[in-house]
Order: sequence, then structure tokens, then C-alpha cells
Amino acid sequence: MSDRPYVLVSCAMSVDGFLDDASAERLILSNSDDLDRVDELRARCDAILVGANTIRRDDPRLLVRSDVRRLARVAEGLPPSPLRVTVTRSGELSPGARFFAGEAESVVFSSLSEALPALVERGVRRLLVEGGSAVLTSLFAADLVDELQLAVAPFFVGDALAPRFVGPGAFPHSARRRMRLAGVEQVGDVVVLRYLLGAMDDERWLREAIEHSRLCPPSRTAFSVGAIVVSASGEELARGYSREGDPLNHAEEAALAKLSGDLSGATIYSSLEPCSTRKSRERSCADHIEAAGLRRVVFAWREPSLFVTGEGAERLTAAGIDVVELPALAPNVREVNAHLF
Ligand SMILES: NC(=O)C1=CN([C@@H]2O[C@H](COP(=O)(O)OP(=O)(O)OC[C@H]3O[C@@H](n4cnc5c(N)ncnc54)[C@H](OP(=O)(O)O)[C@@H]3O)[C@@H](O)[C@H]2O)C=CC1
Ligand SMILES: Nc1c(N[C@@H]2O[C@H](COP(=O)(O)O)[C@@H](O)[C@H]2O)[nH]c(=O)[nH]c1=O
Repeated sequence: MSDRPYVLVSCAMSVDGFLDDASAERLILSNSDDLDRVDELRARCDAILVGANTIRRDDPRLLVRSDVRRLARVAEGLPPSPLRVTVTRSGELSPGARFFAGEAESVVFSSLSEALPALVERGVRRLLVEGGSAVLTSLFAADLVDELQLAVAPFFVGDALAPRFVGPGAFPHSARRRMRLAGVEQVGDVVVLRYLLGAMDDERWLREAIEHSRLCPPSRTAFSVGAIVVSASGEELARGYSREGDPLNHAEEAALAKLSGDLSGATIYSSLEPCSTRKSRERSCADHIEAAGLRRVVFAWREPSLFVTGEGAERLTAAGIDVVELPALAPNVREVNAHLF
């Protein structure tokens, strides 16, 4: 079992890096479309965490607002809104806070190091952290964030007493370990920057999977693919290559067959996009990945339509799995498969 969930930080800051102003009123930095984007993130996670001071200052509900999204969750057998989580050392939380009211469950921990494994125990695989500054500083400094979605609002706050996005800290992502920019989205007058913090690891593991594919017995009718399953804490769990042990085996299938138990925090690195249909067997690699409970897939090369039409990335995304494509490594995969072209 992984020791922590996939941690996605979502917050909005002013162009000069503040999460709020210093007044007692909550400052809305997002616009309505951006708040709707955050609502979608809420609907797709298992729990939402904020620091105790955000509860004291903002009195947030932390519920999914959209009826459609709440109903869709219920149809999937989930509660209408995710579990609400906070951390506090002082324990100073008002029982009348909205955090404790309404249709979602609420849970309070005394530290982040207690909270993360306990949430895994409760079945939380994907945790959305919305702030505030102190909690974000701790999580980033401890290298516990997998993804950051940062909305930048087009105005200044300019008050030294206001909370910054993060305070000072020894952050592992410095100039020497840059986060990977995975997307830039304009939402009206707000820009949303999406960063992946395990970026260096992604590239390293994917290169390793491509090297592993060199072990494949050559075939004129199938690709040579390598796959590696890595836990949330960065340990290799299993690896596989095409035709390993059986001439019909795919790499992802071979790797996953070596594993059992909870793989929800793990990532599978595959040199080629996982297949969505196959001629030789009934279940595709996309099926195997979904069935194994993996929530993250990283691959280098979209499957060229030589043998079947690949829609693995689309299928996995539609199943709520995070799919990351690193096309910069696609030529390396093509080189291993040069005999097919
Ligand atoms: N723009 C945005 O997207 C967002 C803005 N905000 C803003 O952020 C501000 C709040 O930020 P901030 O004041 O930094 O507070 P936080 O919300 O980060 O809460 C800090 C409190 O959380 C508890 N805490 C933090 N870290 C730990 C830990 N490791 N272990 C145990 N408890 C911990 C402590 O509670 P205790 O004191 O009880 O011991 C601490 O005082 C508000 O103004 C809010 O509006 C918040 C979220 C999103
Ligand atoms: N101000 C601000 C955010 N603030 C976050 O939203 C919480 C309020 O949630 P709720 O009561 O459910 O609406 C608040 O406590 C804080 O965590 N979020 C954003 O995406 N953009 C914003 O501009």
C-alpha cells in the first residue's frame, strides 16, 4: 500500500503572489469559470484538505457545488462530496464551522505526517489541497506534492501582512530541480499553470522503461515495449517487457501480473501508449491498468496505427486516470522499433 495519496494542490494567487489580502473578508481571486474548474477538481478527488486557519478565516464549505457533479459521484457509488480534512496543532476549531456542517464527512488531524497515511487507510487515493499558506509551505518543503494547479489573478494585493502563496522554506524544487510545466490554460482573465513536481523522476523512469524494452524478443508483427510500475514514494514495484514469459504478453500486462494489492498511488511508465484494443487477447492494457486501480500513466510514444488504432490515452483519461505524455522521448522508442518501419 502507498504511504500517501496523490497530492494535488490547487490555489489562486494575485500576480504579486498573495492568497488573500489582510482584511477579515475572504478575497476571491478566481473568476466564476475558474471556481467551476476548481469544483471539477473537487468532484474528482477523494478528500479536500485545508489548514485550520483557512477554516477560521474563510469558514469554507468545501463541498462540490454543481448538482450534476454531485449526482455523477453518487451514480459511481461515491458520497456527493469528498471527505473534508484539516490539520491543527492547537485544536482551536469552532464546532459551528461550516467545515463540520452539510452532507460531507469531516476529519481533523494534529499533523500532516499523521494525516497522509491515515487518509490512505481510509481509501483516499487522490487528495486535493486548497491551502492556506502554512500548509502549502509544509507540503512543498517536505516534497509531498505531486501536482500544482496555480491560478494567477490579474491584480496586485501589495500588502506585506497578507498571506503569500508560500512562506520561506527549503524547497526541493529549486533552480536545480525544476518543476515540469504540464499545461497552461486561460480561463477568462485568469491563467492556470499546471506543474508536475515529480518531473525529473518521470523522465528518469520513462528512459529506464525504454531501455528495458530492448530485452523484448523481436517480432515483425508487434512493438517492443517496456513498462515499469513505481510507487508514490518512488520505489520500483515491478517491470515487464513485450513477450516476456509468453509470446502474447504486452509489457504493461507482464509488469502488472507480478503485482497484487493496492496500486492506487503508483504510476506505470510505458514506452508506448497502452493499447485500448488488441487482436490477440480480450483484455487491453488500458483494461489491465484500470482494473489494477492505478491512477497515473506516463508514456512516450502514441501508438502508430500499424497493427491496431490506439486510443489508450483517451480511454484512460475518460476513466479518470492522469495520463502524461512525454513526446520528447518518442524518438528513443521509435529507434528500438526501427525494424517495423
Ligand atoms: N487563494 C486561495 O486559493 C486560498 C487562500 N487561502 C487563504 O490562506 C489564508 C490562510 O493561510 P494560513 O494563515 O497560512 O493558514 P493555513 O490555512 O495554512 O492554516 C495554518 C494552520 O494549520 C495548522 N497547521 C499547519 N501546518 C500544520 C502541520 N504541519 N501540522 C499540524 N497543523 C498544522 C495550524 O493550525 P493551528 O493554528 O490550529 O494549530 C496552522 O496555524 C487565508 O487568508 C485564506 O483565505 C486559503 C486557501 C486557498
Ligand atoms: N479565494 C479562492 C479560493 N479559496 C479557497 O476556497 C475555499 C472556499 O470554499 P467554499 O466555501 O466551498 O466556496 C477557501 O476556504 C479556500 O480554501 N479558491 C480558489 O480557487 N480561488 C479563490 O479565489
